[in-house]
This record gives sequence, C-alpha cells and structure tokens, in this order.
Amino acid sequence: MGCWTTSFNFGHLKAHSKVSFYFTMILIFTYLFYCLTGYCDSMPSPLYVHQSFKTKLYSLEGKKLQPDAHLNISIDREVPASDPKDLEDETLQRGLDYNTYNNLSVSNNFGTKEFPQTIIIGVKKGGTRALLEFLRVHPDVRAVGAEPHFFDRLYENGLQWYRNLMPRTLEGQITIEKTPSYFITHEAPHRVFSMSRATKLIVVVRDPVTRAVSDYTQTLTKNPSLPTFQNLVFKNSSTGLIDTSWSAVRIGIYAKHLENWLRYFPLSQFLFVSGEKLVTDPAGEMGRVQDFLGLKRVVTNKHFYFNQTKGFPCLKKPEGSNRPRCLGKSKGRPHPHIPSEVLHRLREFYKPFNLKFYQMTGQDFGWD
Ligand SMILES: Nc1ncnc2c1ncn2[C@@H]1O[C@H](COP(=O)(O)OS(=O)(=O)O)[C@@H](OP(=O)(O)O)[C@H]1O
Repeated sequence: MGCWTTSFNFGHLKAHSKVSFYFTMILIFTYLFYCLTGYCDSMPSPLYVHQSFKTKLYSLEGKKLQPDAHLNISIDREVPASDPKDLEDETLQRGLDYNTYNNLSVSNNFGTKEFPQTIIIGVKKGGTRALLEFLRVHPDVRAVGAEPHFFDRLYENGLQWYRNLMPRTLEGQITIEKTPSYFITHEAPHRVFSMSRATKLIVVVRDPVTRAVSDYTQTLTKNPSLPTFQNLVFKNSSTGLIDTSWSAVRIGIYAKHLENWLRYFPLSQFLFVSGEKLVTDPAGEMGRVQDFLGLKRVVTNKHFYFNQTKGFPCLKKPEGSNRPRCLGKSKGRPHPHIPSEVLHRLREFYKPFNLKFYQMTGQDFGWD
C-alpha cells in the first residue's frame, strides 16, 4: 500500500478522509480478490456457458442450440439442496419460482453444472423423496433438492434454464433430479430423450392400491372437505366400475405409462425400485441403485436406523448434517380407513395391469 500512498498527496486531506480512502481501497481489493477466485459468480451476471459442456443442447423442436443462443436468465446460482427444516420440501410442486431459488441459494465455483445423467421419474407417492435423500448421502451424487418439474410443466423455460438449476459437480460425480409426475406425462419421454438418450431412469413403484390411498390422503390433507375415497374411486358404485379418470387411480396403471417411455428408452436404461423394500430393506434397495448408477456401494446398512416413532427408516447422517434425520411430516402419514371391499375391488382392477408390468420389467413386485 505504501507505493500507492506515495503517488497521492494526502497532505490536504483530513484524517477521516484518509480512513475512508483506505477503507474503499480495501473493499475494492477484496472484491477483486473474490472475483479472481471465482466468487463473483454469486453476483448477477449473464448465464455461464460451460466450455466443458458435455451434453448437446436441443431446443423444443429437437434442433441443436448454439452455445451463444440468447439466454433470458441472468443469474447463475446453485439450487439449494433442500429445505433444512423439512427434507421433503415440495415448494416447487406448486410452481417453480426461480427467484425463490435465487434468494436461498449458495454459490461456489467448484465444478460445472451438468444435465442430470439420472432422473427419478416416478411414481408419485412411491417413495421418491426417500430414495433421493438416501442417494444424496453418496459423495459422488449431487441432487436438486426440490422438484424442477421441467419436463412436464416448465419445458418452455428451455434447457439452459433447466441446466442452470443443477448443482455443480466435479469429475466423477453424477447429477440427479426427481420429479415423479414425469412418469405419467405423455411428452416427457420424448423431451428427456431430446436432452440425452443416455439418461438413466429410476422408477420407484409401490402397490398401486396403497399408492392411491396415499395420494388421496395427501389431497385430503390439503382439502378436508374432499369426498370419501369410495365416492371418488367408483364411476358407478353399484356396478363397481372403477373411475380411471381419477388421477389417484390412473397413476397406478404402471404398464400403460411405461409403454410410453419404452417407445424412447430401452429397458436396460430403467431401474425399478420397490417402494415397499425401500422401507423394509433400504440398504438392500440402495445397493441395487448404486450398482445401476455405476457407483461404489457407499450407502449401506450403517447409514440407516429404524425410527420407532416414525415407523420408517431414517438416516443417521443425512447430507450436510451430522444429526440423524427422518423425512418430514408429510412422508409416512397415517392413511384413513377405507372399507376392505373397496380396496379389494381396486386390487382386482389393478391385477391385469400389475401382471403386465411384471412381464414388462421382468420383476415381480408381489402386490397381488
Ligand atoms: N424412509 C421413509 N420415510 C418416510 N416415508 C417413506 C420412507 N420410505 C418410503 N416412504 C414412503 O414415501 C411415501 C411418499 O412418497 P414420495 O416421496 O414419492 O411422495 S411425493 O410423490 O414426492 O409426494 C410415503 O407415503 P405415505 O406413507 O402415504 O405418506 C411413505 O410411505
């Protein structure tokens, strides 16, 4: 600093002017230092286009995008891993607000933002949050905490926007996101394929009858004046005709939705995780998942404990914390009582679809 002072004549300045001059200089140097080390990334700036961009970018129509394509997003920040208060933060299910991300996010400049190589595409209420949180314990996995809903609701925001939501990864780390509604979205397979035909797809499936009740329970929590399950499940209660237009029923016809995905992706790119086993044997199911992703089996039995109060396996040390943690209140809710004859009728309805699904996947999930 001495050489700086020699080039200025401070004689006429009062002491406090000197102090503010030095203070300003310190601020400028600090700012320059942080910029040089990359932390200016957290300041508003044009979207960062990675030189090491490995995946080709395609527009909605499947045309390749130019790296200098006009970008509307002006801020490049990392999406928060998850709401620290509640592992099952579903804020984005109600519509993704980029600014919400923006305000909460923490940025660092290590690694690059890549498109997810793996997506947990379904199914709603299958146990997708549990799987994502268990996977995040793995040091080679980086995941978006909330559900991006890109391939169903927000596709028009463009692939650059989507990639910008991703956490930064280092060499050897994989990027994952989960949005369970992709599985039942007609356009999703083609859109994911357009991003990368090599995407690995994970589907957490659960007995469609229990899944439907779980789905109903969630809606009931939000709207206590909802008609009863039996009122909604039948088109005609006297004939026992099931109402397949009710989403709680439709989502469980897994074979039908899978058919749509198989038009674009070979079976070898799917992993079907049993939602039931994820509860009874989380480490066993996580072993399969890690193998499928080509990851070392790091997440094992020692990462889980069974929480008697919750009635579910919980993590001894979730990502970014040393304290044991279970999923939030909305995961593992008690279900309302549904008359057994209603459940029986629904089970009969699903039987042929389940069998077809077992044939298609080569796995018997034991729901019948
Ligand atoms: N470890 C653990 N802790 C708590 N809950 C667990 C766990 N593993 C699986 N599950 C089951 O996950 C069900 C919720 O599924 P999703 O996370 O896929 O729901 S959502 O679609 O994201 O809303 C949720 O459904 P409900 O029991 O009906 O609430 C759980 O049964």
